[in-house]
Amino acid sequence: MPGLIDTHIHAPQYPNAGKGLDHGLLDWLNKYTFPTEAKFQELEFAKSAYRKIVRRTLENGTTTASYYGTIHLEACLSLCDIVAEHGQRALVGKVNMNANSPEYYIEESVDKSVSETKKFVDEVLQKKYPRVLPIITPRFAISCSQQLMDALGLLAIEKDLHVQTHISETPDECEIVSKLFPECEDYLDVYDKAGLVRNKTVLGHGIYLSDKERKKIKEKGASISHCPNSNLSIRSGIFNASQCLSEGIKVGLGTDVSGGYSPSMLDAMRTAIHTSNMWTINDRSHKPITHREAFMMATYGGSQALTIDHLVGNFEVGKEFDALLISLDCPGSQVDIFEDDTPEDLVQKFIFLGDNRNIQRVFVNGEDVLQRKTPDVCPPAK
Ligand SMILES: Nc1nc2[nH]cnc2c(=O)[nH]1
Ligand SMILES: [Zn+2]
Repeated sequence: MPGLIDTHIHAPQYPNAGKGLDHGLLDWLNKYTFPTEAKFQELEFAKSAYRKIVRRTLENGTTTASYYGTIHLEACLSLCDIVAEHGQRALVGKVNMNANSPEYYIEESVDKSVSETKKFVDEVLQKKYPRVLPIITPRFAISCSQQLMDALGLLAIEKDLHVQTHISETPDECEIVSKLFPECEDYLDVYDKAGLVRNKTVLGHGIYLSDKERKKIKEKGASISHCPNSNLSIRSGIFNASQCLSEGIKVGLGTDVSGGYSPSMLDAMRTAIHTSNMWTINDRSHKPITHREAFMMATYGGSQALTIDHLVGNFEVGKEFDALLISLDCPGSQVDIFEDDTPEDLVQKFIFLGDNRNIQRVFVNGEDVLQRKTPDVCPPAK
């Protein structure tokens, strides 16, 4: 099958995966996320954590990831090196935040934030990694001033870069944004005024977008990264994937580690299906997404969301071979096969019952990257 594409994952939040889910978004950021991300100033700590997450996502079949880093230039550059060393395909963003953030984890000025971002972009491009690109990453409107977002929008346009950020994830967040930016028509308008809403823009979550905002997202060719595990784990809300897909918006899936506790895109597919089922439980006329649509969002849909569908996403002739070799009867498999199972049944069983043990080989551009010799991920147990 085609490789899985995680359109939204925070590499530096991996140490927190599976813990600290007892608060909603804004308290969760302050209590757990910012303190953890701040530790990535220390380069050796950052490298060790980044090796773990890149290895873990690859083992789970993520051939492409769109990573958020932290505000630290050096650590973000090391994430690019580590991704390249492991042979994963990725977009990597140095996070920008200069407002409403704790004093221990904030950029000191617009100028510094922009100049470090330019340095990051230039260095990443100069390295000419075959499959790693920089992505402009203003954290979200609450943590960026309009002046900073304007400068980042200009940079994205000037260098034709990808952009990723969060939008309309929780009601509290939306209310704060409307107070911080009273001159803007809505949340999307905050980003749009800065030139950040492009066809290379990936908007995380988008649970509470209005009809008008979704229409503009479609017109601009931007995409939404649906992160169902995160939305349920930190109780942000229930995204309506069917609606966005039927409106023709590009929708990919994201793990959103560590708002989402699982780095597995299989988990993202399952949870997207269950989230969609919730809409149907509340309104029986709602048509839930199918396993085919979940599979699509995790593969080809993800490639469209990241505007790399000319390169990967399916097995069209001429694309690069990002693929997984799946075995359902491998040692340890949790999937049992019965005589009357059709090939499509097997795909469904893999989505719902499969795990990394069934993912036997992971190819990026034709290379079995799990076979690469990379530095040890785990120190020997004491
Ligand atoms: N889920 C999630 N939402 C955010 N909004 C701003 N920052 C974050 C983050 O790190 N995770
Ligand atoms: Zn996120």
